[in-house]
Amino acid sequence: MLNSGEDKSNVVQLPEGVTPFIHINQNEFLGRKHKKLKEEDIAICECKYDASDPESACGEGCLNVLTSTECTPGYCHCGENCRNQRFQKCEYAKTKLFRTEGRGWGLLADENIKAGQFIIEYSGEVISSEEAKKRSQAYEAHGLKDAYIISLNANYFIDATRKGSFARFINHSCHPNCETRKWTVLGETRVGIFAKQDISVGTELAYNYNFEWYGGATVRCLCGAAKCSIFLGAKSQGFQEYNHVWEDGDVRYSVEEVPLYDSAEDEPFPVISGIGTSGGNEHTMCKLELNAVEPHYSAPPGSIEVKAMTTEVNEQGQLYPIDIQQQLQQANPISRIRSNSTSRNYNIGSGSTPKKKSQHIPKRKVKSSSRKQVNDGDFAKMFASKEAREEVTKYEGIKNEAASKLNSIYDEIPPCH
Ligand SMILES: C[S@@+](CC[C@H](N)C(=O)[O-])C[C@H]1O[C@@H](n2cnc3c(N)ncnc32)[C@H](O)[C@@H]1O
Repeated sequence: MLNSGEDKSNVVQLPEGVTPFIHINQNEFLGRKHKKLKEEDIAICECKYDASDPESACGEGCLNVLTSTECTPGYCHCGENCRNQRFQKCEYAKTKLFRTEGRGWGLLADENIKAGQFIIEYSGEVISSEEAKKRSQAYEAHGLKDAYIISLNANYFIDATRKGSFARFINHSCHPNCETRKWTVLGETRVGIFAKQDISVGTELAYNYNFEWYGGATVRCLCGAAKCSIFLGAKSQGFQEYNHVWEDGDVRYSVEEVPLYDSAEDEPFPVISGIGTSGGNEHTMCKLELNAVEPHYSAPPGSIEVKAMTTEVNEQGQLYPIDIQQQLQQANPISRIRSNSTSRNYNIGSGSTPKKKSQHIPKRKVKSSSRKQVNDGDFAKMFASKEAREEVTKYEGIKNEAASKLNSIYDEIPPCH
C-alpha cells in the first residue's frame, strides 16, 4: 500500500508475511502542521521536584496529570525530572510482535507491565471523517485484510495503515487487559494504550475496539471471551454505518446479503492459557512461554527495526517454527469462519470467495426500536459446520437475551421532562 516515491527510510523490517508500513512515533497531520502552542495556552502545574521524593515530580497529584495533559518542556518546574511527558519521550513498555492463530499478528508484553502503565502510543496519519470513510472503502477494495483506522475525536481519525506505530498490531478483545486513553500533548489530542491491569511478560495485549475502531465491514471476533460481542467494534461508528442501520427493503436485511468469508489460512482459536479470566471457559488472550522466544522486538524511542520471527504458538503455549506450523495447518482441515480476509467477506465451508460487491454506506441514523437483525436461526444455517452453527446460535442467544434485558430496562426509565 505504499505509494511509489514515498519515503521508505522508515519502512520497518518485518517478519515475513507482514505488510510493510512506515514506522512513526508521532502522528502526522494530513493537510496541516502540528499546532504551535501559544504561551498563554500552556498548562503549567504546581509540582516542585524534591529529590528525596521522586513522586513529587509530576506524579498522580500533578494538575496536568489529573487533566490528562502532558507538561510542556521548558515550562514545568520539575525540569528534566518531570515524569509527565511520556508520549513526548516515547516512554513505552517493551513489547514484541508475534503471530497469533486466526487473528493475524499481535503484540505481547515483553516485560511485566503495571496496571495503569502507559504502554505505547497509537500513532498514524490524522485524517478527517470523510477521508476515513474514503480510505476505508479504498482499503477494502484493495483487498486489505486488517483495518487500522481508529477514532481520535468526533471529527478526526488516526489511520495507521500506511504509517503508524506498533500499536497498530494490538488486537481486539471483548475482555481486554488494555484500554485507549486520550491525552493532550502540546495542544494536540493523542491516543495511548494503557494497561487496565497488571500484565505479565508474554501476555498478549488487547483492547476493546468498540468505540475507537473504524473497521467498516463485518469481522467475526475471535477473542474467545465468554461474553464476546461476536463482531469486532460492534459499537463503533464504522460498524454501525456499514451493518446496523437496516431500513425496510434494504437488501442487506436479507440474510443472503450478509457477506461471508472462509479463509483456508484460518485456524480454530487456540486455547492456550487464559489470563484475566473470571470463568473457566474464558480464554481471552494467549499467554506465551517466553523461554523459547526467538529474536524479539522492543520499541525504544526512535527504534524502527523488527527482527524476523519464525515462531508460532501451539496449543500448549510453546513456540515452534513456522514450517511446522504450516504442516499442522495443512493437516488440519477445519477452517474458521471470519471475515478478516482479503475481501473482508465471509463465505461458507470451503467454497470459493464470493464476488465482491461495492457497498453503499448509508448515513448513520439512530433507530434502535425499529432496528432489524438477521433472524438468528437463518443466520446460523449459513454456516457449514455444526460446530460453527452451534456457536453462532449460542452467541446470538446471549445477545438476544441481553438486548431484551436492555429493552426492559429502557421501558422502566421514566421519560424526562
Ligand atoms: C489493528 S489490526 C490488529 C493487527 C492485525 N492482527 C495485523 O495482523 O496486522 C485490526 C485487525 O486485526 C484483526 N483482529 C483484531 N482483533 C481480532 C479479533 N478479536 N478477532 C478477529 N480478528 C481480529 C482484524 O482483521 C482487524 O481488522
